Amino acid sequence: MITVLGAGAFGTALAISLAHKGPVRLWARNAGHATEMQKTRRNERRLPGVDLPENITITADLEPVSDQHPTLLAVPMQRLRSVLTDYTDALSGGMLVACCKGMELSTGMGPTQIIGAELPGATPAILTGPSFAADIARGLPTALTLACADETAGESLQQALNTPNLRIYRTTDVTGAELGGALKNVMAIGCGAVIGAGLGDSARAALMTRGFAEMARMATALGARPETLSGLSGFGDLVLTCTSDQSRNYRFGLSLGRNETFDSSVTVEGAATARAVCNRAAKMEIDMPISRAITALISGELQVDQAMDMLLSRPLKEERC
Ligand SMILES: NC(=O)C1=CN([C@@H]2O[C@H](COP(=O)(O)OP(=O)(O)OC[C@H]3O[C@@H](n4cnc5c(N)ncnc54)[C@H](OP(=O)(O)O)[C@@H]3O)[C@@H](O)[C@H]2O)C=CC1
Ligand SMILES: O=C(CO)COP(=O)(O)O
Repeated sequence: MITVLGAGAFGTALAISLAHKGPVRLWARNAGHATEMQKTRRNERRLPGVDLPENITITADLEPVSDQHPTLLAVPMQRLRSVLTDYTDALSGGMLVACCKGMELSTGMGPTQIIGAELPGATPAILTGPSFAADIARGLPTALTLACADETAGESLQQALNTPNLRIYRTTDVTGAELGGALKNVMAIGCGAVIGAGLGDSARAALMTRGFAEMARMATALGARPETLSGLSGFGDLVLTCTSDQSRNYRFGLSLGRNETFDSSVTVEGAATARAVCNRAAKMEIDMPISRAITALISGELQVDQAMDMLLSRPLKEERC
């Protein structure tokens, strides 16, 4: 049976879609939350208004996962390592598919690197790409990328995770898929700030395009294939997240641009990842001015107009990545 760890918006949506093919186990860390979902057959806390199919078993106890079926890790990026260390016995040896987007702040590592470091016996993979949980849960058509360095395991995960409304593409370029998903959230915060501050759609298009160049610059420096960045996990997710009010990263950016407060309990992966990206870029001597400006905006070191001045006053250059 497929197990989904994390009864947040994304984990619940994936469980609902996968339940069209067979039984799914959905694990919530909080026993009260699990009981509530068992009784109501809904997850009103994280994904309101959607019924949970009968073949989803909800639990707060994690039994050892199967090494034949995928286990999806749908928890926030900065919590992934602690989930792996807390449940090492249950997870070791599993086919572990990270469903989080980001870079670990303390190490600069991506999800599959963390899985490899903490659970060397597991098969790590990542599921990423343009997809809002609410869309998946409503059965709307969505396409995602499954990245796994082990080609055979990747093929089997692709088959297992493809559903009637979730079309899964496959790649072995884990670095490219991970970095696309991590970096697009940083750019989405910037785009939200641009729109929130009233700087207009043209400015947003410029930020998305030059932001994409920056994403590709970092990813290729770390060994990613350029075509992966142009695919669902990079370009596709950048477009979705930088242009939709459904995105929490974008909405967080809107609040920065408008000088409004933002609910700190909402998961905004791009905030910590922006800092991690800047740290890593500085160490590798990769020029990432847009990421630096967005990071300064998030920390309050710069206001939107100052960040824009900083970017617009840079020396003129040829257009390339
Ligand atoms: N929502 C979306 O549309 C999409 C999200 N993603 C990615 O999925 C990942 C999860 O996001 P999402 O589900 O939306 O976030 P949510 O905020 O909806 O849920 C986060 C989940 O993680 C659980 N959690 C938090 N900390 C821990 C911990 N220390 N140990 C175990 N579980 C923990 C939460 O438990 P509790 O409820 O008890 O706090 C909750 O179930 C993110 O990386 C995001 O980028 C990817 C694509 C789409
Ligand atoms: O990753 C996502 C869409 O692909 C979800 O975006 P947010 O985390 O910004 O809501």
